[in-house]
Amino acid sequence: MDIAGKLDPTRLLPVVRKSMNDFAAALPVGERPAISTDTFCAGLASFLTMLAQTNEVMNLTSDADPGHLLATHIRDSLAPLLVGLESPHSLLDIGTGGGFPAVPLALAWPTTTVTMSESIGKKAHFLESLVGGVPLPGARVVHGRVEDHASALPERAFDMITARSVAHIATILQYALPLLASNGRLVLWKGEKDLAELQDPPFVATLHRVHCTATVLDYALPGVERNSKLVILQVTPTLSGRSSRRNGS
Ligand SMILES: C[S@@+](CC[C@H](N)C(=O)[O-])C[C@H]1O[C@@H](n2cnc3c(N)ncnc32)[C@H](O)[C@@H]1O
Repeated sequence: MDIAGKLDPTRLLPVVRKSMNDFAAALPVGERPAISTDTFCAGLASFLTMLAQTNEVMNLTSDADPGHLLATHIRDSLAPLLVGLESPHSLLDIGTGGGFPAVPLALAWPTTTVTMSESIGKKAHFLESLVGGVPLPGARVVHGRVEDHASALPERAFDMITARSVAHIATILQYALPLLASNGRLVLWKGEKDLAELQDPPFVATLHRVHCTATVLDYALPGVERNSKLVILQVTPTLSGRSSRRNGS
């Protein structure tokens, strides 16, 4: 079906508002205003329109239908609000792909500086088009593998790093450690079966070495039967044994 041909952000706006109003009921009361503003809903409508249009020529997502994306990827990207995580000053999203979770979070947290890291050139180019088009004034894109970007991604600069469906938890922790600010949090979207990664011996050894705690928070999206998890890794600042090495060096 040619979804993109039928879309424009103005026509989509009532659909976005309805979905987000329904979702707001599942959020802690204090988080509801973040997704109730005109700017948030208009931004999401622009994002969904641009995603559907670009998906006609490039495979960004398997199903670009806005109703489907609102009920699944958009709401799932907002899981940090569901569990009551505070907005960070500076967020790095590793492997943003078609825009998740960075774009919904950038819209919900307009005072946060958001960096989207993406290794595939055409996806990074699409993300750059979102910065001007949605628009996302506090966002920027760094094209390339996150572990290769010593200069573009300053060390210890991010008080939150996110990654959704990117790599094994041990791999992401290794990428994130040099970039996390003191007391910063690494937030990972994981399914029930992925939790075995937390028992992986090399990962457990790294946790001990860098004095990092792991917390698993359950969340449920409205209308979705299975529970999902956010795994939150936090380094104890004064005890940190973090190395500044990148890319296996
Ligand atoms: C399965 S997609 C998930 C995309 C998005 N996070 C989501 O939840 O829909 C994984 C993305 O991570 C990117 N990626 C994988 N390893 C990466 C790395 N080391 N640095 C930057 N991007 C990476 C891939 O190019 C791909 O776009």
